[in-house]
Amino acid sequence: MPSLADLHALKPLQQPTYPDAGAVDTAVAKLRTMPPLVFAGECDDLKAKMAAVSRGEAFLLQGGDCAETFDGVTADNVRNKLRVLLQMAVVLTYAGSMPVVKLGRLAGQYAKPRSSDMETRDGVTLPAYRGDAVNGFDFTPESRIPDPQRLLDVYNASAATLNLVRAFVTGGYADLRQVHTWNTDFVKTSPAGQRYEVLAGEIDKAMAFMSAIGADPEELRRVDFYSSHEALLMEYEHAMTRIDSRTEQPYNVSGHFVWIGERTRQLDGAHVEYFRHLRNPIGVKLGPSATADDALALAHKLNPQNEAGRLTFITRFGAGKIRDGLPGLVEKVTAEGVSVAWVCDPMHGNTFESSTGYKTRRFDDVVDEVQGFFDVHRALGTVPGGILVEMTGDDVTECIGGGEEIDEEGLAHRYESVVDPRLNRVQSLELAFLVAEMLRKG
Ligand SMILES: O=C[C@H](O)[C@H](O)COP(=O)(O)O
Ligand SMILES: C=C(OP(=O)(O)O)C(=O)O
Repeated sequence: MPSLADLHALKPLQQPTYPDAGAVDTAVAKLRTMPPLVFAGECDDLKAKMAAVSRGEAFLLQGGDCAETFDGVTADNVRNKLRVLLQMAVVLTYAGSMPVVKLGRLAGQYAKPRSSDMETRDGVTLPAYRGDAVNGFDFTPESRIPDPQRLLDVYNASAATLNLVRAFVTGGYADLRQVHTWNTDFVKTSPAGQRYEVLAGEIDKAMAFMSAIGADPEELRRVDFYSSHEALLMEYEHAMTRIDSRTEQPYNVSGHFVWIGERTRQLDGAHVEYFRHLRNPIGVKLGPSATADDALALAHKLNPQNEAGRLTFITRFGAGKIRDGLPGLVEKVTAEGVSVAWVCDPMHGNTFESSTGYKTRRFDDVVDEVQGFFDVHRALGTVPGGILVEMTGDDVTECIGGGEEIDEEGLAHRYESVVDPRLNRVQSLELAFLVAEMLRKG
């Protein structure tokens, strides 16, 4: 593993400029003493599951906030997010007849790459908000100064989130017998919620039958749930990289799965250099500018042994570009015998500003990009492995459309995201039903 100084020599992009280098060193030194948040063995288990995804034997559901916030670490917030992910997973498993790998975009998703270093409001220009890991969202000079103490806050917030998630998924909340109780409040009355209720009733019957014949598998009572985030900040990610005592190999122990963003995937860049040493399952975002040769070079550098489950390409072309852009990548990567899981991020290529001034996405574009992703893979005989969605467990109004028909005016009602717009709970469930149909047709 290269040293932090070696990585800085490669001039990593999208890093904060801290005013006090001594304070950064102190925070990093403290982080290096903190216990791991995940175990290397768990990362290996996820890698084996991602290998199944790459072969079409399981489907990946990866979801969570665009940017977690420290204020968002509450029991209600974490439970609500988990609940909708469990509902989506049940829909995909049952209606799509496919085992689902559950990967939260949580417990570490606190740093954001930005298009611009600065933000201007009413003639005042300040550093852009780069996630709670870096600076504050409040638009004041003090709040926008990068503060390395926040790296320790990320660790603590991630630990609290993961602790709660682990308690929920192993302590009975994820028990399939709870399938009805996940469908509560505003969701229950929506058409997607009613459709879910019918599906939950069918699952009940199937479980009653299993119980009658004396079958009570452990799988019904708990789920395997993993964490993921974009490993963007060199200080944090390097400090949370440890040598596994079993294998003597480096693992990032701040999340099971980490990915490289679209803006930091340069072949000779610091992020690729850092990632190539890790033994976690990893992802790379590929947007419309990525060529098939870029993808191949990344695969060779990041996964030279061509290990199954190690590398995931998360494509984010946009609904209008995926049908033209994706086939070339998939064809060449497949022809070279590269082992990779293909996952669709239908969010980041579909962002625009509404006439009312909100960063938003159309639900129909999200669905169309996933459909395009399935169409391309089905036409080529390759595997559409999963989806990565920005979603929340709450009734927010950040994306346009869906069964609730949120319009541009309606965005103002409850827009809470600090960076990009998320699907709300009903839209997430609607998407799960539509993707389940795409899965079943295959
Ligand atoms: O979540 C992704 C990026 O951080 C985000 O889309 C960048 O947004 P910006 O263009 O507003 O900086
Ligand atoms: C920044 C993100 O996406 P991308 O790198 O694809 O723009 C993200 O997923 O948060």
